[in-house]
Amino acid sequence: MIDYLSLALYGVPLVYVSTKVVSYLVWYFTTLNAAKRFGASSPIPAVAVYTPRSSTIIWLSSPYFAPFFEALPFGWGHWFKYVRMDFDWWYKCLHRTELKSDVFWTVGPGGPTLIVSDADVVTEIAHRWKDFSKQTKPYRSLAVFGPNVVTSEGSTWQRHRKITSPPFNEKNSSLVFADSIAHGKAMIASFTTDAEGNKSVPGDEPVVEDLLHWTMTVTLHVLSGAAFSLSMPWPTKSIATSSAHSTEEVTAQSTFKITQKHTMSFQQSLDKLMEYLMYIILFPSWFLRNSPIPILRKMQDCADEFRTYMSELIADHQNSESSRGDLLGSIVKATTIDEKATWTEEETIGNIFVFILAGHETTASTLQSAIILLACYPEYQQQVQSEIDSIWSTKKEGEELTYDDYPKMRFIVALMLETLRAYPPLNLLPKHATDAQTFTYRGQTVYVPPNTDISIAIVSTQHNPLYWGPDPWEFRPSRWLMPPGYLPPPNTSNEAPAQDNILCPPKGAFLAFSAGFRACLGKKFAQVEFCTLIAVLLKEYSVELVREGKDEKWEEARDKAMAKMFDRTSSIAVRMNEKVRVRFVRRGSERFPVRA
Ligand code: HEM
Repeated sequence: MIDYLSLALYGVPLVYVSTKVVSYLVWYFTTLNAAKRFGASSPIPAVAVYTPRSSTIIWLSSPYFAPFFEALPFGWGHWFKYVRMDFDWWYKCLHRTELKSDVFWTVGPGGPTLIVSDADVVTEIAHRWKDFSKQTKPYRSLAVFGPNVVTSEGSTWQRHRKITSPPFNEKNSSLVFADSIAHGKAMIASFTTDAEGNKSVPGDEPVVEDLLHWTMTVTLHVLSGAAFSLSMPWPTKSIATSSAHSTEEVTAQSTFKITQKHTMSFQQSLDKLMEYLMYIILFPSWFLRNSPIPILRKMQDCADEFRTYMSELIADHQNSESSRGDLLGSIVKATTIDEKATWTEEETIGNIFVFILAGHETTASTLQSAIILLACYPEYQQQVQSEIDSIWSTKKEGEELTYDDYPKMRFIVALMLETLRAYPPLNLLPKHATDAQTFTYRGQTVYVPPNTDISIAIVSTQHNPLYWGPDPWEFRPSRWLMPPGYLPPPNTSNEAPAQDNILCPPKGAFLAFSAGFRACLGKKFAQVEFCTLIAVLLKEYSVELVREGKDEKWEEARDKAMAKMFDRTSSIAVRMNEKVRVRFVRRGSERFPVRA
């Protein structure tokens, strides 16, 4: 007799699971075969891959799986190298030697993906933004506080961009400059004093254990000033040796006091928001708020606090007559004039949040990389300091740097551009073609089928010998310094408009700030901030590597530091996996070998 209960209990789920497995396998093999057939018919090379396209989980976990695939015999796992999210960084652009092409397909289940590191193709794709739109899926979670310019596409993006670009103006840049001076001074003071606040003996300054933590702190402070006119104070005691600072101490000095409505200061909410960001982005707010785990509830508290502070700041800016030129003030003003009826407070908060997010870790990791590179290349550090000395030599007693000094920072800008070229904080720009398209690659027309994912590979493009010469993996700031009277050739893009005679690379060859219509809004902001901070940090101090043990030679310390510079993984931005310890020592007491 048929046991209907067992049939229902086991049979129905079994049929359901079997149907799902079969339909997945059908989808897997039909799309894989179709993609392979397409790849074989295309004029550019194609590599077959066997993991589903657009799988975020595989993409994120690919660096951890890579050693397993690499260990497989007979090169069976070789294809996985092309799936690894940082493939061009990790395998030093292996497609260039293996496929002999700067544009190629990976063809696998789900369809083909186009990988691009040719400047002309990049330019074509970046400028045809309606045909090759930004993939917004990877960014969707960044709309956690509201829709914004990073997460939107099409006409919504145009509307956001119209409101959010004007605030990045010269008035805001001079504000960034002034805030960077103030925070740079506070930072170097705290790096060079002992725990009691006494000046350290030259050459015996404290070790900075967690450089990224402090570059993240300084960039967050500058952002708070330039975005909201909020001053975030530094702790007065030495901070170098720890990666935590007393929030009580800084809260007491903050310009934004805790009111009855709040359980934490603005600085605490912002600091914690950045610390817990991954979880706040990944998990829905209802889940975090109602979780039995206290730390998850605390994460949601930080997000709620941030939102409440932002509403208060918006109201404050709406009621204020004068403007200091901060980003929030400009957005509030623009939306009152232009978009009163349709623009929401949520959109203002969403955009301010995304400015903090986009401008925080990118700038901080660039600063971190540059400081380590200067410690590894003392000859470049000397050039930076000569430039700083020559800017100061024109000053009278008691005079301070002003925004007019920014265009004089030529070598420092070259240092930033070379750091961004060699170690870009983001390694790809995801695009998508919804409809069928074509593009031109070296005179050939290449067909792009509908629903194609495109990866503009920043590392490969910025290490392409066609544009960067025979030594693209070499860190060499001087490649950006052009002789007086330099005239940029046609079809180049100007990367540093404020400085004279800086290399203008071929259009589409330098992508650290992206290119085309969706290029970075905060490029000038980041350049002014970086240059000013470097000028302040290295005026009276030099940065040097900390050797492990008395017997370690400087060259050994340098080789280890450079190996760590290469060892990076992508999260929101590309991060170094290991820390490099440095020390800021008074000029003249350095222990690195090359001093002419
Ligand atoms: C060294 C520092 C920086 C780097 C390397 C950088 C890089 C980039 C890149 C590559 C993109 C394009 C992302 C994509 O399309 O997928 C981008 C977009 C953006 N960046 Fe930056 N960025 C930096 C600093 C900043 C700062 C300081 C701000 C603001 C304060 C900022 C605001 C933005 C915004 C709003 C966008 C979106 C533009 C749009 O989609 O229309 N960035 N940035």
